[in-house]
Amino acid sequence: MNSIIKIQNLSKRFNSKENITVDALKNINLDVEENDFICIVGPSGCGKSTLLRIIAGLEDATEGKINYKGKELLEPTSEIGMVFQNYSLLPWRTVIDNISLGLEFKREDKRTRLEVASKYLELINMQKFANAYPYELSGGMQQRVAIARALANDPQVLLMDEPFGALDAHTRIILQKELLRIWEQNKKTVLFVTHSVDEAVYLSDKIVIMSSNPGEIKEIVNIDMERPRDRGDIEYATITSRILKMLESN
Ligand SMILES: Nc1ncnc2c1ncn2[C@@H]1O[C@H](COP(=O)(O)OP(=O)(O)OP(=O)(O)O)[C@@H](O)[C@H]1O
Repeated sequence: MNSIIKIQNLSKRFNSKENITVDALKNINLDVEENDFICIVGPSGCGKSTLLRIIAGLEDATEGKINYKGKELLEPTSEIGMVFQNYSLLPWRTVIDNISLGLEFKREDKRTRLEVASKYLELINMQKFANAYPYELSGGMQQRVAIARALANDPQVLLMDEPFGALDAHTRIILQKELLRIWEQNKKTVLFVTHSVDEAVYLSDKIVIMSSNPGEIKEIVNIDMERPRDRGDIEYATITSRILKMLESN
């Protein structure tokens, strides 16, 4: 398997105005293989978001480097897309115009924008809402649109920072299934931050467990169960409880 992202000895130190330094990340090493679905779990403040933000190019590392397809990643690239927890849709744009935002940045013509955005609208089963505004949608629908918007740029890597954290349990389960369907159809590499161990076991090929102060990788666990995974399975329960124990001993 090819490593699409290689994180080497990455550290991030924040210096606050009060002269307090925080080692948000310390000596992170991680190989992400193409088409991997990786979940990152860990206590609040262990640097999960910081790690995604550095990979997305929204933040600089203090030390270390990230290689993307064998070359050092020095600036944001449209090949790496990000989905945030709070949907981050533009309220004055309709659903279809939100989805085609990145295509506008890429200066695609109007016909291509409409074609591509319509394809992703269909993928998230929201054709009927093409001309709706974000305020007319539920949280789950807004998050679907945010995912479609990221996918419309055709990134190879999708960084997802607690994308389902604000959703009710029922909607969350539906979107987990949809995300797996999209991931299987579109062959993306996904790095997904979550506080839910259940979500991580349901979704991922690998779970990266982090600890805090400083933010370090404590363990990487491979999840070899076949998909679709059954939450009622003994193996599922055993892995979930094993990961919870690892987190408790943080
Ligand atoms: N811009 C910043 N300036 C100073 N400190 C920061 C900044 N961003 C993050 N930090 C600190 O870095 C550490 C890691 O933060 P980060 O948001 O990455 O953690 P997290 O694991 O994503 O947390 P949560 O699970 O609560 O979202 C925290 O101690 C946080 O206070």
